[in-house]
Amino acid sequence: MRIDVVTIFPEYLAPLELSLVGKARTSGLLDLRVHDLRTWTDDRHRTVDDTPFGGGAGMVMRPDVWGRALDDVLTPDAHLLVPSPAGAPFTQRTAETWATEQHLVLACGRYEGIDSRVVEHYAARTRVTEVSLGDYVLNGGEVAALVVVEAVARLLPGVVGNPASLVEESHGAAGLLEYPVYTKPPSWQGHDVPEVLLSGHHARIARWRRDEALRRTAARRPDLLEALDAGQWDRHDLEV
Ligand SMILES: COC(=O)c1ccnc(N)c1
Repeated sequence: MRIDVVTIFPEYLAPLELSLVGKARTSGLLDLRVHDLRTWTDDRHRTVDDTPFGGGAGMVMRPDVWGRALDDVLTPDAHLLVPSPAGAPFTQRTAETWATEQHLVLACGRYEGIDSRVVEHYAARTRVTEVSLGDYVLNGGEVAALVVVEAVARLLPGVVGNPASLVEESHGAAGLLEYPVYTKPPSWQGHDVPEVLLSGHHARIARWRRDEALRRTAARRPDLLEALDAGQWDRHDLEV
């Protein structure tokens, strides 16, 4: 998979040289290219923004600079992603879908955003999605790009050592939050690991883990349970 990120702060994406994503780049599983938007400026001050039509505070990113950048970076099978608080919610399902794509391009806006004609122009030529991490505002799209790249890249075959570890995560296939996890020592600061986990009885352990996932989801994210098919679990499972 190829992912391009266009930003005025390329150094913001440096963490993607580390850990699993860094290894995926080194191994060739992920072709990640980070571009400085100012490469496509046309003046000696390397200007990327201007005052907003209609007035108002702040500055807007210029369409001409973004147009030259995206014309260079986009390919016919690219999916253009624009992080924005006004975007569609980014979820695990989104990450799973995007992990099957050939080419993602992330356009990181700053200031008050990118001139709206950029999305309008490219939506007529390719797939464009404005994507939101949640209901809050950031100073730019770079942090969202880090999140999207990590959430997608880790799903690529071969990136995570043990693919089984992807199955029982929060928001995984079962649509539940993940169960609590423990390791040695069996007792720490007066807190003991649940006995069932030391029993070696795999069926009981699996049942306990499912029940804990259900309980946690009911307590913290009842909205996720609403989305589940009622046939996947019985309400008596949740009796505390
Ligand atoms: C500038 O981008 C944002 O403020 C942003 C991007 C993605 N998700 C958000 N919730 C905010």
